[in-house]
Amino acid sequence: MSAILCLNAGSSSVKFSLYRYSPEAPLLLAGSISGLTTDHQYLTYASYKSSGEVLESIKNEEIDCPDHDSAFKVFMEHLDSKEGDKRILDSLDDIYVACHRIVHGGANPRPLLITEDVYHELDVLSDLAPLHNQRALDIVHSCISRLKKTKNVAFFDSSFHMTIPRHVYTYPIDLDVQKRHQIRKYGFHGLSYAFITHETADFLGIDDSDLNVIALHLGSGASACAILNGKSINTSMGLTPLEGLPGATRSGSLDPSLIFHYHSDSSRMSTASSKDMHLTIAEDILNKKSGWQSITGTTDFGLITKRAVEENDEVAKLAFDMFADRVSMYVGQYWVALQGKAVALVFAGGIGEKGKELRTAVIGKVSCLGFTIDEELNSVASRSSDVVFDVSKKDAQLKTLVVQTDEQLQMAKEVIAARL
Ligand SMILES: Nc1ncnc2c1ncn2[C@@H]1O[C@H](COP(=O)(O)OP(=O)(O)O)[C@@H](O)[C@H]1O
Ligand SMILES: CC(=O)OP(=O)(O)O
Ligand SMILES: [Mg+2]
Repeated sequence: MSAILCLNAGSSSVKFSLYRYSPEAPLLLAGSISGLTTDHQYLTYASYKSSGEVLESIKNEEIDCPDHDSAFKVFMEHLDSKEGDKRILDSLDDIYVACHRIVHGGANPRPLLITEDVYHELDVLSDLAPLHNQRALDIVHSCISRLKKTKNVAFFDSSFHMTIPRHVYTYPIDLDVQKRHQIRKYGFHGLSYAFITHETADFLGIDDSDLNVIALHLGSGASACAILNGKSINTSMGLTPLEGLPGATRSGSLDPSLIFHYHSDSSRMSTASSKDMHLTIAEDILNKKSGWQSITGTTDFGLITKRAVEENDEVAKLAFDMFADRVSMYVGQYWVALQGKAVALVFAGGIGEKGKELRTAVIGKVSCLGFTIDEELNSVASRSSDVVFDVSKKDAQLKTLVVQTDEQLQMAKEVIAARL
């Protein structure tokens, strides 16, 4: 059997999916290790028979896993240790291609086979995605040494946004400096937005190229995207995944002068720098010591929501209200970017898919645009296995949708479509 392995190193988790290499890409195994920014990590794992029946499953089993590369190794051990009926692949050599979600791919518009030169090129970009590229490249490295026969392909989060017009991706600073240092808005979560675009168009019964929507990918890192005719025309993340919405440990956008008032020596190198990744104190504070962690003491937005809603915790409520406010501002901005032509608002990512209270709060703030939410549908959306779930009120002209996004499946589909 020939298989496609898809690896997704997010800022707080590693997700892995294994598919049979065939036109429908049947899922053989899906797993994740989450909580990599906290003291507790959890393994979720399910493997399937060719018939689609569950072979084995584990839900939220606590494991000790210090970093992203260890998560990959846990997963490989798991895959390789199975005996008899529980074995999914005859040999790890059956993995024909390993797809790696690499968050920052510079201006590359499409996936690249990872050669030594490409690896080096991506390594150079590590400073521009301090919570992502280096960790994903560590996994690439382990893959190369563990899976000798497998080819490795890099899929970039930034590629989807290469259609953003120049006046939007250019920052209002010296043009020569921007050109020299390749400073521009790149944008991220592109594999997720590509998946959302296709699935939403399919759900609405239109071509991808006719789709106008505002999409929200809200996870440990959160962003918004304005999609016109199936293409990104604006997104909230920028040169790095720090710009835009706040995240688990990220500040999101703020007054750039703030950092010089926060710390007297913010341009000095942080002790968190390594030989492969240079990080200033400013970047360390804004990427790793801000966001929900700095305000509430936890990175878990599910817990923040529970404290805010059920326990009336003042600080949790503040964080929750801040997020609903920042998210709704992007909906307004992108409503204008799309000239009022959006047909749907899409919620995706861990918080977008599971956070029913946040969806209610955001829709409450943007209802003046015509978006609605049916509370009964909203309360069951997270439990649905549908890829696209409509939570808008009956007969609403504008749709409010929850999409179970899948960056791994997006990579597998692209492998099959391109016959890589
Ligand atoms: N019931 C819930 N309500 C709100 N947020 C939730 C809920 N369950 C999980 N989450 C949040 O989803 C986030 C993880 O999103 P995900 O997209 O999977 O992460 P990553 O950015 O690492 O890919 C975490 O902040 C987690 O707390
Ligand atoms: C780009 C980004 O922030 O990704 P994630 O949400 O997976 O950390
Ligand atoms: Mg993610």
